[in-house]
Amino acid sequence: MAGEERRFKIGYALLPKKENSFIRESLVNQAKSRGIDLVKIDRERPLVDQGPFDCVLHKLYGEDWKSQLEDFRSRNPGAVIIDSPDAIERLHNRISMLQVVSELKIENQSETFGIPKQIVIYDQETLFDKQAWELLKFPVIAKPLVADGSAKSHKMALVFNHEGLNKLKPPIVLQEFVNHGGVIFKVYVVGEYVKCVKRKSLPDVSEEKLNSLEGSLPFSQVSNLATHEKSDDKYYKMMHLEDTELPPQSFMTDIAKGLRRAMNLNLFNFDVIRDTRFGNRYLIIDINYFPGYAKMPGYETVLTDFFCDIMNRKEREVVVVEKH
Ligand SMILES: O=P(O)(O)O[C@@H]1[C@@H](OP(=O)(O)O)[C@H](OP(=O)(O)O)[C@H](O)[C@H](OP(=O)(O)O)[C@H]1OP(=O)(O)O
Ligand SMILES: Nc1ncnc2c1ncn2[C@@H]1O[C@H](COP(=O)(O)OP(=O)(O)O)[C@@H](O)[C@H]1O
Ligand SMILES: [Mg+2]
Ligand SMILES: [Mg+2]
Repeated sequence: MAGEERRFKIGYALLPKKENSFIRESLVNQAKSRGIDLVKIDRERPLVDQGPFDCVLHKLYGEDWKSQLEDFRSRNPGAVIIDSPDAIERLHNRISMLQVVSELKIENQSETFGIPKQIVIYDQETLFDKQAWELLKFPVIAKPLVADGSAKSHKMALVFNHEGLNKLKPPIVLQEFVNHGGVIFKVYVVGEYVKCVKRKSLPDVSEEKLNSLEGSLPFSQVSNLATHEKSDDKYYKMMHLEDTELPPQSFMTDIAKGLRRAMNLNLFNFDVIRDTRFGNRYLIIDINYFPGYAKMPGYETVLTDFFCDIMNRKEREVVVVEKH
C-alpha cells in the first residue's frame, strides 16, 4: 500500500526472569518505531493458535515446546524461528558445546585459540581411575555435564587435589583450570554484531597456593555477582579489570563468525580466557544461548537492527520466490 509502512510481528517465548530483563519498554518502543511489534506468546495456549507471527524468538526448553515449534513451522513455512531448537540443543551439553570450537579453522598469525583439556566422567569409579587422569593435572574445574540453564547446571567446583574429588556428583566435565589473570572476556553475538566485554573471574592459583589448599572450592556464576559484592571486595579491586587489555576485536569477530556459521545460531555469547603462560593464546570455556543482552550498553539498538535485518531478508526471499 502506497505510503503505508509494512509492519512485522515477532512473537517471543521466554521464562519470566528472561522476559523481565530483556523485554524492556525501551526495546519494545524502539522496535515499534522501526516497524516491529514484539508480542508475548501465551504459554497456556498452543503456539499454532496464536499470531500470525513473522518471526518467533524463544529461549525455552523441553520436548513440548520443541514439538509446538515444529507444528508452527510446518503450518507457517514463511516464518522465521530464531533459533532452531536442534541447533540450540548442542549448547545443553558442555562437551558438544565446545566440540565445534575444536573443529573451527581460523587463519591468524599472532593469536591462537582452542579449549582447555577436559574429560567427561559418567560415574564415581572413573573419577578415581588413574588412566582418566593421564591427561589432566590439578587444579581442575568440575562442571555439570548438562548446561540447561537450571541453577544446578551452574554449580561448579574448583578442585585442588584428589581429596576434593569425593564431593563431586557425575555426570561432570573435569576441565583443566587455566590461570588467566582473574578476568574473563564475554563475547556477545547478535547475528553479525559482535561485542566483547570484560568481567571478573576466578583468581589465578599459584603452585604454592595449590599445595596449601584443601580439597575443593564450590562456586556459581562468578561473573554475574551483584555490583556491591564486587566493589566492597578487596579481591575484586586486586583484579585490575580496567588495566586488562581486550583481545583483538578482529580475532574475536573471526571466531564469532566461525561459530555462528558452524552452529547455525544467531543469538549467543561465548566466554574466553587468555592463558597467562602464553599471552596470545585464548581458550573458549563456555557458550550460552540467548545470554543477558540487556547488560550490553545500547542493546535496544543492536537487537532492533538485527530484527530489521532478519525481516528485510525474509521479505527479499519472498520476493525472489514469487518472481520464479
Ligand atoms: O540472566 P543474565 O542476564 O545474567 O544472563 C545469563 C548469562 O549471563 P551473561 O549474559 O553471560 O552475563 C549466562 O551466561 P554465563 O553463565 O554467565 O556464562 C547464561 O547465558 C544464562 O543463561 P542460562 O542460565 O545458561 O540458560 C543467562 O541467564 P538467563 O537470563 O537466560 O536466565
Ligand atoms: N577452564 C577454566 N579455567 C579457568 N577458569 C574457568 C575455567 N572454566 C570456567 N572458569 C571460570 O568459571 C566460570 C564459570 O564457568 P562456565 O563454564 O562459564 O560456566 P557457566 O555456564 O555457569 O557460566 C567462568 O566464568 C570462569 O570464571
Ligand atoms: Mg559462563
Ligand atoms: Mg554457561
